Amino acid sequence: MPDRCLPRDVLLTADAMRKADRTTIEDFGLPGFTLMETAGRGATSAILRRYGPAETIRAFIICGKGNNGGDGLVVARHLAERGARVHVACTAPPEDLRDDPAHNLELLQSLANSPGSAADNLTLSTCDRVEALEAQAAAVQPSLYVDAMLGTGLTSEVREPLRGMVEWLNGQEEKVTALDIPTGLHSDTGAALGVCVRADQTATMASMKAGLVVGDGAQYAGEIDIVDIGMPRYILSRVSRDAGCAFRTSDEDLCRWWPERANDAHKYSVGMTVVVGGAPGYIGAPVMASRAAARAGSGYVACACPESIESTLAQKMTSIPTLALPEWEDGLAPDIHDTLSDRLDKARALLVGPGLGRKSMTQSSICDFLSETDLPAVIDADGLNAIAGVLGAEDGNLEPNGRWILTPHAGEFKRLAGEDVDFSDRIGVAQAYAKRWNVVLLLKGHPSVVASPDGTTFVGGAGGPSLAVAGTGDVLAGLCAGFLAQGLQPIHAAAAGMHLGGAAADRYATHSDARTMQATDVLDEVAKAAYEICGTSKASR
Ligand SMILES: NC(=O)C1=CN([C@@H]2O[C@H](COP(=O)(O)OP(=O)(O)OC[C@H]3O[C@@H](n4cnc5c(N)ncnc54)[C@H](O)[C@@H]3O)[C@@H](O)[C@H]2O)[C@H](O)CC1
Ligand SMILES: [K+]
Repeated sequence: MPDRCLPRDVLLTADAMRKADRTTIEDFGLPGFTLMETAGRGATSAILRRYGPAETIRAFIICGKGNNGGDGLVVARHLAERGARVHVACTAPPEDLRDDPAHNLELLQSLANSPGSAADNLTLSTCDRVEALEAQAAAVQPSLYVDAMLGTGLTSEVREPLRGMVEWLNGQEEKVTALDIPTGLHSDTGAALGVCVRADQTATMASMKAGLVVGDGAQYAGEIDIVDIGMPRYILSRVSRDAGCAFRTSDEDLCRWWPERANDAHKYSVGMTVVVGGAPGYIGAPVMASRAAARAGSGYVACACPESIESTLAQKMTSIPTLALPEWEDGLAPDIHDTLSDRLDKARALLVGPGLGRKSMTQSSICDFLSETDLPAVIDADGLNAIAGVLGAEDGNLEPNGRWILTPHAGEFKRLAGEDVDFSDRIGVAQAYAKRWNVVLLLKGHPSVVASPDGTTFVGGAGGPSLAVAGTGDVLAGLCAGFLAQGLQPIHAAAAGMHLGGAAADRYATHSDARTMQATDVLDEVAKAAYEICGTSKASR
């Protein structure tokens, strides 16, 4: 994997951050005090970029007793030096502070007693009750609050007096900048732990945190600025593959993964996709999935469906041939593999599931089919329902071997898992089950998360709630299958499909109200979205 540790692309956990901190300090030799100084200076610059100039700012900085509070003390010093009016409210008495925070409090007190102009702008107080905070704020009349109460050291629901202070702060009208993460936010899962600061800006240290993107993080973080604190990229890169960490897909990823076509390419060399889907009354899903696979660049897409709907399906698709599958009373006949064998010999990927329905004969025939083929496959919708209970079973006959991409939404996932699943840590859940089942697992949601058995994990870097409409899952599955057919590794095929589908949805919202978007609109935007993302590569040919 290229050193992609651009801080914005990497989503780290608190443990990974602590490990990176420790390695930087103990192995690399950059003192923690220097990291805190750099963090505070960088956060000050981020604040001034959004709310400057300094002379217009009346900052009220609420500092906890840990290193997050230490960052706040450094910000106070630099804002005062730059001419801002600064009031610092320490939520713990000086004797409770240790090491770098204690050192920075001494520096701040020293500045406050210095002859320079900064001293005239700087006041400090200890404030362990909300009432005191309220009184001090009334006196200062701040234009900006800085939340330096808790960062990645938060381990449980926020305790008093900080709980009350967070609630009070959320009632203020002025802008709020959170340092590292909003106080109360779980830095890994994005869950609000009891209470959480609603920030207008988050200045996060060294790298994006997973909790700022997944869960409720996006609702609390506001605009995010990443503060480079001088931590070497190789150290961030090393921890970026730790459990719970992930990469956010980027346009650059999509362009890097998506192969150009050779001049002597033909439809089979580009990659053939066989879609198995549809059932009486379920025509749209296989149509959209097949079209999406073609839009993702599959050289040839064929759609196998029950014989009773084949002619109807054929009328809906021009460049995508249909293949009739024999039916029995209760669903698809069991010899799917034989029926499709000549096509499967030329295919490079399968997509099994769109609109299949849940007839018992169909489900058992699909399981038999999947156990008989070694082709890489995307399994979606009723394809997932067909393998639920068989996948991972001791006596099951399914061996994904990392070749399959499963694309469940939460309900399908629970049926697959056969147990109730706590989705509060969606990255952790995707990583655990991807490893357990030896599959690439794309857990749909906002954002979607895709994990591979080796732990490599991507979070969707594009798209949003507009995708919460029927049929977008068929489009996503088709895009993933189309990329799989072109030879992408399953994890990259899934991440590319997730990113391009999101980008297409984002493109729709540039000219139409996102609430009006239908799945077919996503499909219609794919080609232009792809060109706008990767079009430059075409110019280079
Ligand atoms: N490499 C980096 O990212 C750097 C980050 N820095 C900052 O350091 C904090 C993490 O500091 P830490 O001391 O580990 O934790 P906190 O300051 O977040 O909090 C510790 C403090 O909070 C108390 N506490 C814990 N849980 C609760 C709770 N539920 N309710 C109330 N109080 C709680 C605990 O007792 C501790 O005293 C990181 O976020 C960055 O801001 C470095 O400064 C620079 C490098
Ligand atoms: K904070």
